[in-house]
Amino acid sequence: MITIENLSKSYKDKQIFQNFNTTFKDKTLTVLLGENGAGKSTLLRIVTALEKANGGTVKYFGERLSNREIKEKIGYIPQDIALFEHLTVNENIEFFKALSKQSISSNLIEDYCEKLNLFERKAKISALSGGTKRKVNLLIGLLSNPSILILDEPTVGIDLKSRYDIHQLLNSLKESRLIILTTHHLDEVESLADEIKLIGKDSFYRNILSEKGWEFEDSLHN
Ligand SMILES: Nc1ncnc2c1ncn2[C@@H]1O[C@H](COP(=O)(O)OP(=O)(O)OP(=O)(O)O)[C@@H](O)[C@H]1O
Repeated sequence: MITIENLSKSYKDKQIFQNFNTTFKDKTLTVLLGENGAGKSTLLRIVTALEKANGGTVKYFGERLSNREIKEKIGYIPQDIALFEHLTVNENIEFFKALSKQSISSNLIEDYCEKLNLFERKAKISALSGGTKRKVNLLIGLLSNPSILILDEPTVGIDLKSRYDIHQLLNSLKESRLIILTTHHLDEVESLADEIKLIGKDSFYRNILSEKGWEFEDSLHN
């Protein structure tokens, strides 16, 4: 479980969070929804210790952790693809595997690749489609076997088939870990979300979720 208490965050005079409280459950995939600029990525970056809050606490499974411990526990898959374009998929895997303290077995890598339908392992990243790059980006985030997985718009700009492959893997991963994901796709919410949290003040998503009859936690009421 991740517990966020009294979180405050502002950029110059722009207040993004003020005394914000929420929890993210283990073995659960939580989707963060909200309009552009609502603060979803900021929240994810605070949870992953890439960004400092102005106030409040974040606890991981009941404990406050150092930045190093947080980085060991969390697999963070950012919006931007962070791969070496001139290296092959396998070379990227080997590079990032060497960086992680306790990396997953080769068998598990094969298993993830199969679930993702990721077979172009000898191709350079620069030669891959956007969807395949996103699959590799996800795989890299899984190499350290993180108990928490955080994904910022993992399927932005890719075709339905690649999105489906990524959904398949995420749905199997959520049985054993805590996953938080941001998206603007309602079909993604439908096929993945165990819980929905709405961030920001805009009423658009609030109305849509109410129309669909989906339960959600509203940040305005926290
Ligand atoms: N480093 C920064 N310096 C100043 N302002 C920032 C910084 N990072 C984010 N912001 C601002 O904070 C607000 C929240 O940004 P954030 O990226 O968290 O929103 P978001 O909900 O993830 O949006 P999107 O759906 O577009 O990704 C935005 O107005 C953004 O411009």
